Amino acid sequence: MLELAGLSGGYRDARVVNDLDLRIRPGEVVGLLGRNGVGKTTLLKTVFGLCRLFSGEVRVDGRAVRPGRPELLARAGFSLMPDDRGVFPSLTVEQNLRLAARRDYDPPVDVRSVYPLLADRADQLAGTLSGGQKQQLGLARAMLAGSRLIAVDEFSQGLQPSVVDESLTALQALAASGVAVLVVEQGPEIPLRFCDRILVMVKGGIVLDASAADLRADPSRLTDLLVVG
Ligand SMILES: Nc1ncnc2c1ncn2[C@@H]1O[C@H](COP(=O)(O)OP(=O)(O)OP(=O)(O)O)[C@@H](O)[C@H]1O
Repeated sequence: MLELAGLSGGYRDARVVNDLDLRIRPGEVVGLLGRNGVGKTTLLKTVFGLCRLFSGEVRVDGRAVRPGRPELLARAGFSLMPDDRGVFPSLTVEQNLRLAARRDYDPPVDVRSVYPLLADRADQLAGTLSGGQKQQLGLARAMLAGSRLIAVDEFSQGLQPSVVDESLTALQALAASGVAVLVVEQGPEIPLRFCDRILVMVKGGIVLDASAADLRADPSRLTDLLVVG
């Protein structure tokens, strides 16, 4: 469904992502890991048309998406939750949720049960929420949007462990309904527990692409690539 072919991307004259190939299929839950600064955020932004594409292609259902047009991927049902969480700060929590919800979509999760805080703070302006609360609102918005793929940068940042677990269970329910999920994390714990497949980036390329089940049996293959050395 999403395919990256020879993708190189970055900023002005700085090529950060180098000749990267990747396929993500419907219903897959993929974890993208890597140390600080290896290019995880830049990869997401390049895919979503928010960084400079030097070469290569982003393909949806086999067709290349025209570069520099972020709205085309959004229209195709691909949601990026950036590290600022992409909420509308001057709207209330409830308005943010209503705006995100696709009318003809019946989500497999009830986001107001997953995130009770959002019901409690329905009338609060989203801009006044804490980072972790914005993260919950952003995730809820992505879950309501009827997306085919949800990509979340810095997934667990700012979330309490209990909220991480609730979010993961909800994202797994979405995946079971065919939504692809891509979560970016610094550490291996969450992807090992929750993902089907794990990718590790080093210096702008993917150096490991393996099933989480295999890596659970031999986590050193993963942890060695993440140790700061
Ligand atoms: N706006 C920018 N202009 C130029 N270079 C940038 C810009 N943003 C990031 N970079 C550089 O791109 C490289 C990759 O950064 P990126 O944020 O993609 O890494 P990351 O793996 O997501 O790390 P982190 O987890 O710390 O966000 C870094 O060397 C960074 O300095």
